[in-house]
Amino acid sequence: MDHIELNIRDDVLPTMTKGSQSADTRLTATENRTRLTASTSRTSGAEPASHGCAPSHDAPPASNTVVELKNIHKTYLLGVEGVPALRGVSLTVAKGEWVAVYGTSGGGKTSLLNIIGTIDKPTKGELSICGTAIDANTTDDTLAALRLHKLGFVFQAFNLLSSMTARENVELPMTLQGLHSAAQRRDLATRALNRVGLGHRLDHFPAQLSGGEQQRVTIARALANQPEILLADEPTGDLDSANTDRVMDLLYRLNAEQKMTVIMVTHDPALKHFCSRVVYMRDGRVARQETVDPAARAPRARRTRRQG
Ligand SMILES: Nc1ncnc2c1ncn2[C@@H]1O[C@H](COP(=O)(O)OP(=O)(O)OP(=O)(O)O)[C@@H](O)[C@H]1O
Repeated sequence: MDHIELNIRDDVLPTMTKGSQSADTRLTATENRTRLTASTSRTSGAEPASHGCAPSHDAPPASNTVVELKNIHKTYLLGVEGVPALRGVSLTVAKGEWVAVYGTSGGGKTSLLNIIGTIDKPTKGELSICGTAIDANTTDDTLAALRLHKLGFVFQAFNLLSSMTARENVELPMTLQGLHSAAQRRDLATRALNRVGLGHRLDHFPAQLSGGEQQRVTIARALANQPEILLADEPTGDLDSANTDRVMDLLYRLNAEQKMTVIMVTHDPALKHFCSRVVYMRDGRVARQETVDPAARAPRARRTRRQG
């Protein structure tokens, strides 16, 4: 392992919150670091098996399934008290799907996303991401390899460091993990920012960017390592409708043209037509699911939304 020590103090890492930013959802600096580096963690461990994701050499014919959850339970411990967040969730996601997860507050949406992202472990149940079965014996190296090669993360709070330019922010997780040479990191970050339409904003600081542009920087950061699955928790939660459209258009193109699998938690009912499937959660369970009519999907959905 050739980690680069940056001596970035935890207290200068952005405090990541979700949704209402209430105290009980505020993440610790350590959790922030895990999330910030989640998609780029360096590992010496074996790469996860290909399974519905990009084929590796000699791989057997890949199944189309990239996420498989069977009877997943998650109970948080608050002191001696158990707080059940997931109570038996089974869900299968195929490569190239865009799944929107809706549901009641406290229904378990973020808990589900964190388990799919291997940020958190289930209390009970079976989980497989890109063909890698995850259980209590799964090593940190294997989880890190999954996050490095297969998963990208976008959260509601932009989590950009204000003292760094857009390009430096995109480079940061790779830098923290000692990935690539400095020149390669710069090149990957530049490409990712070009991909999200921010090639002309490379040297801007977050305060010099609009909210939508800042969110696109976080998407570029998630894309820098070309993940198979993009996990997004309220990616448009802090955006006005014009910027929401831009971010959704970008995700739509990534999904439709590059077949990137997207799993997105949202409260905005207008976004469901960008997606291919909608999952509704209630009380820690999947209450129902529906497939979105392909003919009704964006960009038509976007026009309808604007007119309405
Ligand atoms: N770290 C934690 N410790 C204890 N309880 C937690 C923790 N995280 C979540 N919970 C509880 O688990 C349940 C599910 O929370 P989760 O954040 O997954 O719901 P959600 O559907 O994302 O909610 P929202 O829409 O309000 O963001 C809630 O009752 C919540 O209070």
